Amino acid sequence: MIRAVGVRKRFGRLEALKGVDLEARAGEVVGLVGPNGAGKTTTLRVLAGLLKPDGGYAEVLGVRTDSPEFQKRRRYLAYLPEEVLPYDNLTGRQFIEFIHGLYGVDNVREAVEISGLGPRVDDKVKTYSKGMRRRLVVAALLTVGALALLLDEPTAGVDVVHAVEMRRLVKNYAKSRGAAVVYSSHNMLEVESVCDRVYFIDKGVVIAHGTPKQLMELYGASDLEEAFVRALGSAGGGGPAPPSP
Ligand SMILES: Nc1ncnc2c1ncn2[C@@H]1O[C@H](COP(=O)(O)OP(=O)(O)OP(=O)(O)O)[C@@H](O)[C@H]1O
Repeated sequence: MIRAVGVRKRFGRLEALKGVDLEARAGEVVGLVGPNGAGKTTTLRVLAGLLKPDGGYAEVLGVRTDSPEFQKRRRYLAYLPEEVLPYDNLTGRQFIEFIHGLYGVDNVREAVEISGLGPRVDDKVKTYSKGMRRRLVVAALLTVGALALLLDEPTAGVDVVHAVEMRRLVKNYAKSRGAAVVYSSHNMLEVESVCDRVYFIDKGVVIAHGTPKQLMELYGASDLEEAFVRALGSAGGGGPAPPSP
């Protein structure tokens, strides 16, 4: 449902992606994990059709992002960028209405509910904390009927209680709607709990992928964080081949 095939992307002399292969199937949440500058956001932007790859291609809901049909599928694609600044002078509710208007849906009540903002949803966005803004945007995007979701650090700045709830919502959403989700995060506990499969990426290369359990076994680690650190170490020194998903 979401695929990157041999995706290469260059920014001037920097090769940010060196042939990334990745797949998220229907109903699956796939984690994208890597150090700063590894290429996670670049991968997500290519998958969202916002960046044109220099090599390889991206496919969303059965069509390539460089094909004319992709524009029609956009309606079913939701992309949460790393930094979203919801229009400051709108209220939270007006922001949801705006996003839903773009998608031609009206699920404002549901979005308000899952945002957990309570009465603050009628305050202006400029009065929100970073985490509240994040919750607002994620709630707006989880209620537009998307079948492919690209979430770049959705819980960044969100408190523990709301982050737990947000993970549950994303996981349930993928399962109940059969939506494919690519989820980037620096929080390994989060990735372990929300993702069916995980891709470790470093310096523009996928260095390993598999279920959290497979990755832990492969690297003889007791948790995903340890597996990730070991994967980075062995990638530098020609590490083991990634397991099959
Ligand atoms: N528009 C751009 N122009 C030039 N270089 C860029 C651009 N966007 C990204 N890069 C570079 O490409 C590389 C990958 O960046 P990217 O933002 O994809 O990393 P990331 O894995 O999302 O990092 P982080 O965890 O810090 O968000 C980095 O070296 C970055 O500096």
